Amino acid sequence: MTIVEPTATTVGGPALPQERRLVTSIPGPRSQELIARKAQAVAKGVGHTIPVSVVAAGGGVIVDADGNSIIDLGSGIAVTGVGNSNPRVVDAVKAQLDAFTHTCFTVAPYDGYVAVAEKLNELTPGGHEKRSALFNSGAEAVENAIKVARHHTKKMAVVAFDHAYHGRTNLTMGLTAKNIPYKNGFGPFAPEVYRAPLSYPFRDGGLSGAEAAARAITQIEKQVGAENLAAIIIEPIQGEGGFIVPAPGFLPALVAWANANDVVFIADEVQTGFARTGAWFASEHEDIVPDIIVTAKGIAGGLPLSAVTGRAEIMDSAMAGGLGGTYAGSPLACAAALAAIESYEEDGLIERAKEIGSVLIGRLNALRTADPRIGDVRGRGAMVAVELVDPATGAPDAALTAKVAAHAHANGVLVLTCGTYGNVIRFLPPLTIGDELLIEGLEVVAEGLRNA
Ligand SMILES: Cc1ncc(COP(=O)(O)O)c(CNCCCC(=O)O)c1O
Repeated sequence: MTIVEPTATTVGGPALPQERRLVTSIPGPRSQELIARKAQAVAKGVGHTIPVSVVAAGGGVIVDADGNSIIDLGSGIAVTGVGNSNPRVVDAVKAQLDAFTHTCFTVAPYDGYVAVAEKLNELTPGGHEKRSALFNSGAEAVENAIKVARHHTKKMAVVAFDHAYHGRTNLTMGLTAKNIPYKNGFGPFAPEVYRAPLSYPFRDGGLSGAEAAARAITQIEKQVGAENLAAIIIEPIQGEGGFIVPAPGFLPALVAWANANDVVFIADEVQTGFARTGAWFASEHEDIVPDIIVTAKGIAGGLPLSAVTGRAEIMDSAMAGGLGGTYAGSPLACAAALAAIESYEEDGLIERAKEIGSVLIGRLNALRTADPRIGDVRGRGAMVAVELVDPATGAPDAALTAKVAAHAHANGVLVLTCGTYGNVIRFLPPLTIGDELLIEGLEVVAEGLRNA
C-alpha cells in the first residue's frame, strides 16, 4: 500500500506543518491561562478532554497557543472528516457570509437548504422517494426523527438499545443508556422510551446477529408490543457506547421485523455518517435501508448542521409548520455542507477512510497480539477502537484506559475514550491525516500502554 501523505494545503485546512511538536509541557503557560479563565467563567458541567487553547488546526493536527502541534485522532468527535478549515469549506462559507448570514428558512427560503436536502436524498441508502429536514445538532435531529415517526404511525413507544447514545436533550437523554455523565440528576425523562439488548460480540458470548436480533425482538414484543411501537432507533456502529459493531445480520433482522410491523426504523448516523466508516453511511456495510436516517457531525466540515432524511410518506406526514427552528439549516452551515460533500466526492475521502482503517486495524491487532490487555479491536474505516480489559478476568479496565489516554495527551496526541464501562480508546482521525502522522500517534498510544 502506498503511503498517502497529503499536504495540508491539498485537502484539509491551512498549510500547517504536519508534525507532532512539543515546545512546552501540555498544558503550556498560555493554555493554562485559558483553563484558569474557563474555571472562572464557564459552567463546571462543560468539561474538556485535553487542556489546551487551540489557535489553528488542519490536516491531522491542532496547534495550541504555546506553539505545540498535537496529532488529532478525535476530529472534534468525528466532525472534521474533511479536515479543519477545509479550503473548499472556507471559500464557500466566506462567499455565503458576503451574501447573507440568516433569514430563517421557514420565513424566507434559500437555495442552499434545498440543495443540501437534494444531496442527502440522493446520497442516503435506498432508491425510494425521500424528503429531508435540516436542524442544528444531532440531538435536535433525533428528536425530530422521533416526532415524525410518532406522527406517521400514530403510535407513541420508542425503543433504543443498550449502550446507546443519542444526545443530551430530554428525550435523547432518555434514549441514551449511560447514566454518568449524561443523565444523572437531569430527569425526569420522557415517557414511552424502552430499551432492548444489543449485539455486542465481544461481551455477549458470541451470539450470532440473528440470535441477538431474535433476543431483542422477543423483548420488544413482550415488553412493548409492535402495535404500540412508533420506532426503533439504533446507531449502526455505536459511538459513545464503545464503537460496538453488531454481529453480521443483526441490523438486517431488525429492519425486516420493523418493516413487517409498521415500525419506523431510524438509523442514527450522527457519528458513523459521511465517509467515516469507509462508505457514505455505515448502513451500507450491512445493506440495510433505514426508513429514516439521522446525520450531523461530518456533514458540514465543523459548522453546526444536522438532518433527518426519510421516506417521503413518513416525512411528509407532519403538518405544515410542524418542523423547523430559527437557525435550522442555516445558510452558512448549508454552504459548508455542500462544500464538504464536494470534498468527500472530489478528494477521495471515502477511499481514504478505508486506507486509514487498514492502518488502524492492522497496527492495533499487532499490538493486541503482544498485549492481552487489549481485549478487542473493532470498527470500520476511520472509526476504530480498542477495548481494554483485565486479561485474567476480561473485566473492563477503565483505570488503564484513563492512564493511556493521559499519556497520549501529555505527549501531543489527542485521543478520545468512550464506552459504557469507560474502557474504550477510540480513533477518529480526520480523513486528511497522513499515514506517517497516524502511525506516530498510534506509537505514542502504544507507549502509553507499555508504560502503564
Ligand atoms: C450517535 C449520536 N447521536 C446523537 C448525538 C448527539 O449529537 P449532538 O450534535 O452532540 O447533539 C451524538 C453525539 N456524540 C458526541 C457527543 C459527545 C458529548 O456531547 O459530549 C452521537 O454520537
